[in-house]
Parts: sequence; C-alpha cells; structure tokens
Amino acid sequence: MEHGTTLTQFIIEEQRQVPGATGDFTSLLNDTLTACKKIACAVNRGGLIGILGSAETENVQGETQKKLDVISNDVMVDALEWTGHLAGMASEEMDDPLPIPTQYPKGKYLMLFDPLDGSSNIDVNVSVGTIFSILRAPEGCENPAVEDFLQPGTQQVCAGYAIYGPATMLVLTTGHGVNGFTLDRSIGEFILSHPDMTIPEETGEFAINMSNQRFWEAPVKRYVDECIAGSEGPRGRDFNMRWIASMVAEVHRILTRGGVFMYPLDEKLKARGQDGKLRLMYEANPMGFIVEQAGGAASTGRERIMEIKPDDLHQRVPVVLGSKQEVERVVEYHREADGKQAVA
Ligand SMILES: O=P(O)(O)OC[C@H]1O[C@](O)(COP(=O)(O)O)[C@@H](O)[C@@H]1O
Ligand SMILES: [Mg+2]
Ligand SMILES: [Mg+2]
Repeated sequence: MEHGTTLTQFIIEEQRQVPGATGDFTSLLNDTLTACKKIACAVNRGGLIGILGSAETENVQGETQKKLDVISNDVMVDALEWTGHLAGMASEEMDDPLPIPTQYPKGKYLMLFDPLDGSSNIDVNVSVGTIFSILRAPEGCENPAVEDFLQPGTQQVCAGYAIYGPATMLVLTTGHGVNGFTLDRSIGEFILSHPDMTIPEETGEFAINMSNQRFWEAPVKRYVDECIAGSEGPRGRDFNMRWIASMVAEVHRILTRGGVFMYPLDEKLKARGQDGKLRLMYEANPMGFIVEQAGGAASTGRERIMEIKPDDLHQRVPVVLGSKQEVERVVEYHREADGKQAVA
C-alpha cells in the first residue's frame, strides 16, 4: 500500500481479498474509527471542558471510574449500536453484554472493548488508549448471551487499539500482519504511517510494575533479577526498564522497538481472589492477537493467551507479551519452577 493510504482505503483493499465480503466489516470498522476520533478529541480537551477526574462511580471490577472512562464507553456505544453490524457488545465499563436496541437492525459481529485504557494516567496527561476485539456472532443470533462472547482469542476477526499520545494512532490486525495509522487532524483521516509493524525477536528492554516485586512468583523474580543483573549476571548484557502504566502505550512501544511487558499473577492479586490484573476479553486477547501477528508472543507464563477458553466476560489473566525470545524464556522459567514444585 503506498504512502498516504487512508485506513478506510486499506481495509476496503484488504476486504477485496476476502471471498464473499459484504462490506459490513469495513463499515463496522469505520464506525469504530469515528468513535476513536471522538474519544481522542475528548481526551485532548479534557482539562478545558471539565471532564478530567473521577466519576465517583464503580465498575464491575470494583474500580472507581474516571469521567473519561464513562464518556469513552458512551461514545463507543453511541457510535456502534445503531449501525446494523453488531449483534451485541461488551465493555470493561459495563457489567453485562449490551444487546442492540430493538429499533436497530442486528448484525453478524460482536464487539468487546476497553473504552479507555490506562485510566490512572488520564489526569496526568500521559498516553491512554482504546482497545477493541471483534468476534463473529453465532449464526442468526439476535440477542447474544454472555456465552456467545466467550470465544478463545484465536476466533477474533480483528483486534486493534487507538493510542491517544503525542500523536493519535490506530493499530490493527485482521490476521494479515499489523499496520499503524496516524490521525491527520487536518483532514480527519487515519493515514498509513507504520506498515507491517514487526517486533524484533531479541530485546534489551522489559516492563513490569516493580513495586509489586515482593509479591511475584519465583519465575518472574528470577527473570527480572537476571535482567537487572545485566552484564554482570547470567544474561551477560544490560537491560533497560520502562513502566508507563498504560498497556496500550507499553504494547505500542514494543511494536515499535521491541521489548517484553509483564503483568504477572502475584500474591497480592491472589489474596484478592484475582487470577491477574488485566482482562482477557478486551485487553489480553486483542493485544495477544496484535503481538502474535507482529511476530511476537503472548502468554500467561504457562499457556498461550489466545488459546484460553474464556469462562467469564471480565476474567483476568497473567500477561507476558512481546519479543518472542524473552516471552519463551519467561515461560521456560515457569516450566522449570512448576517442574521443581511438582517433584518437591
Ligand atoms: O496501576 P498499575 O499496577 O501500574 O497497572 C497499570 C495497568 O493497569 C491498566 O491501567 C488497566 O487498564 P484500565 O486503565 O483500562 O483499567 C493497564 O493499562 C496498565 O498496564
Ligand atoms: Mg485497560
Ligand atoms: Mg479501561
């Protein structure tokens, strides 16, 4: 695709390769782009129009919502519910799946999204984003039940994220590699700026919230200790560390220059009865699909994220993703530790 291609042109061209494509998917994606442009605008002007700060309400995860969490969720719902391409949608900010109102036509896709990722950064003007995952609805399904959404990540038709940073970008995959588009505000279009994004297999950069170190399991402790030991340790080379606290921004950095991102299960999360921090259906699965399509890997440390059979809309999982060699090393350390535990 030559320089200057808009995202819409890109998708239309891609859909031409799909036998029997009807244009529904292209149109659904266009509606999603419109929503992301609106959210980019709100995020960009947040401080000017009094929409920073907390909404004083809680979501199903028990987290206090930011005003922009709620606003972004409303923007996604308003942009998608009437278009006739969805049978239903689900969000981090909604307890249950949202059926399409009866007055609107139903479509053949299901959309899951994290309307605003990195919420803890919104008030401090650090990059945040929107993450989405598109699945097929069961044939003829008018009012999808939760079970209809609980499909493994391998069933995703498309996954993408918008990042609202110094530039607003949209990165997505439909299973044919990963491409990045930058919003040209002068014409209001996403333009192809990062074709065929690929994650280097090797890297010298890791990202993890170090403040949780004392709660980590042994394999994660071992991996991070070795990175920090650098050239004086078993890795024999130095590693750099980053932590932005916005998954979208971490993944975007890794797609751009490599690295490994970890949000492992730890004793603190276990004590809260949680299986991880990040959510499978609208964080780990879409990011897993994108990272794998860019030549990287995405694991819980013990299994491939995209093969997990989901059992809850808001289930949490441990996440280790990025440069293949590093993810495989972390998985190997889990295998060894679990093996030793099994023998002990
Ligand atoms: O606050 P912590 O422990 O650094 O966690 C940061 C992580 O939490 C998240 O903010 C969770 O996502 P939401 O902001 O959508 O709830 C991730 O984007 C990020 O990677
Ligand atoms: Mg999130
Ligand atoms: Mg969120």
